[in-house]
Amino acid sequence: MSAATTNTASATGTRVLVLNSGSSSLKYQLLDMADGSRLATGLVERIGEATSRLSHTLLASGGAPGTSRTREAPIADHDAALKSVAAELAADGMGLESPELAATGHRVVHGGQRFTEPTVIDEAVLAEIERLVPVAPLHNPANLMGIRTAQALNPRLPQVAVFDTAFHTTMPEHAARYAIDVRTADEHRVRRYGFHGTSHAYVSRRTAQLLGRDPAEVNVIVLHLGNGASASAVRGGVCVETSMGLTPLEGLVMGTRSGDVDPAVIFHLFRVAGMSVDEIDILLNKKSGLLGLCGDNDMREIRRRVDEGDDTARLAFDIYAHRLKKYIGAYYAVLGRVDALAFTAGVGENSAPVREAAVSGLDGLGLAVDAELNAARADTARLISPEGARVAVAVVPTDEELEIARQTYALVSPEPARE
Ligand SMILES: Nc1ncnc2c1ncn2[C@@H]1O[C@H](COP(=O)(O)OP(=O)(O)O)[C@@H](O)[C@H]1O
Ligand SMILES: CC(=O)OP(=O)(O)O
Ligand SMILES: [Mg+2]
Repeated sequence: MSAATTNTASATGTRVLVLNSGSSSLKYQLLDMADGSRLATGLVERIGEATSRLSHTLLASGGAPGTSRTREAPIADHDAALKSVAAELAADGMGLESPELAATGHRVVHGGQRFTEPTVIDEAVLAEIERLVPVAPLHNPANLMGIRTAQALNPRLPQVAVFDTAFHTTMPEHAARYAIDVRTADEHRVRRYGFHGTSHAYVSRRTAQLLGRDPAEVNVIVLHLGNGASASAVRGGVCVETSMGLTPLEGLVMGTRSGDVDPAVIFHLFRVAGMSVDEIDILLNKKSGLLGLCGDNDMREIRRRVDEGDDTARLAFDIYAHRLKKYIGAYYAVLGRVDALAFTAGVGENSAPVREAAVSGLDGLGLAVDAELNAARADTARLISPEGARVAVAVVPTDEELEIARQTYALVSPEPARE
C-alpha cells in the first residue's frame, strides 16, 4: 500500500494516535498535528498480570493536565489493552472511528536492515516485522498485536510503523558488524542494529537547535538513559555508532539489563552453573543491571540509598557511571570532534548526580558540567556546561511520541506537519 493510496482513506483528519507497545505495557498519546497539541495520553501497565492498570488522561487545551481516570482490572494481552484504550478514547468522543483521526503511528522496535524510513503498514510489512520476532522477542510480538488490533478496530485507518532501528541503518559496516564468521552472521542476520533511534534522532536535532546551529554541521554524543539505555554518536545528523546491538541488551548498564558482558559468561553459566539458555536470557535481560547489582532499578531510589551511605547502592551507581564514561570516551574517539554531549530520557533528564559522575575527570576532553546549572530543574532543553566550554553539555528532554506522530502524519497527509 502506498502513502498516496492511504491518503484517500485518511479523510481530512489531523489527529494521530501514537502507540508504544512495550513487553508488558502500552503507552499512548493522541496528538493534533494541526498545531502539535496533545489531546490525551495514557498507559496500560502490567499487561498479562492480575494487577493490570489503565491510566487515561484527557488533556485540557495547551496540553495542561485535565481529567484522569484509572481502572484496575486484569488485562490479558496487548489486544485487550488496546481495546480498553479505544473505549476510553471513545468515551471522550475521540475513538478510533473518529473522522478527525488521520492515522495511527506505531513504535516498532526492530525493523532489521530493510526499514530505513517510517512505513505505511500492509501485509508485506507485517510479515517482515513477524520475521524479526526472533531478534526482538520481547518487543516485536507486542508491536504486532497492537497493529493488528488497531486494524481490526478501524480497517480504513492508515497504520504507520516508525522503527527504533531506522536511524541507525546509516552506521558504517565497520561499526555494524561483529567480528564473527561472516557466513554465519549473514545467514542469521547477526549484526548490530541499535535501538531508541527515534529518540536519538530527535535529541541530536534538538541539541543542534539549542546551539543555534545546523544539525548537518554538528557532532553530538547522545545518552538516552531510561529503563533501557543507549548511547549514540551522531555526525552531522547521521548516526555512525550506537551501543545497542542485535538486541537491546548490549552496551550501557540499564535498569534490569546487564549491557556489555564477555559472551563467555553465557557459556560459563550454561556449563558450570547448569543454567538453561532461557534462564540466562532472563538473568541478563530482567534480573541484571541496576536491579541485579543492588535490588533497585529506579535511579531515584538508588540515589536515596547512596545518600544514606548504602555501599551496595553506591557500587551499583559507580558501575553505571563508569560504563557511561567509557562510552563517552569511545564515541569521542569515533567522532574525532565533539560539539555536544546530550543527556535524555528519565535518568538523563532528571539525575544531576548521574550527569556529574559521567563527565567527571573528562576536563581534558573539554567536557565538564557547571554544578549550579546541572542541579537546576527544568523540563526544557538547556545547557549545563560552564560558560565557554569546548564541548557543550546539554539536557534535552526526548519526545518520541511527538516525533512518531510527525513522521506518521508526514506520510499520510498532504499537509506538512508544523514543527
Ligand atoms: N527524578 C528522577 N531522578 C532520577 N531518576 C529518575 C527520575 N525520574 C525518573 N527517573 C528514572 O527514569 C527511569 C524511567 O525512564 P523513562 O525514560 O521513562 O523509561 P522508559 O521510557 O524506558 O520506560 C526510571 O526507572 C527512573 O530510574
Ligand atoms: C529498545 C528498548 O530498550 O526499549 P525500552 O527502553 O523502551 O525498553
Ligand atoms: Mg522511553
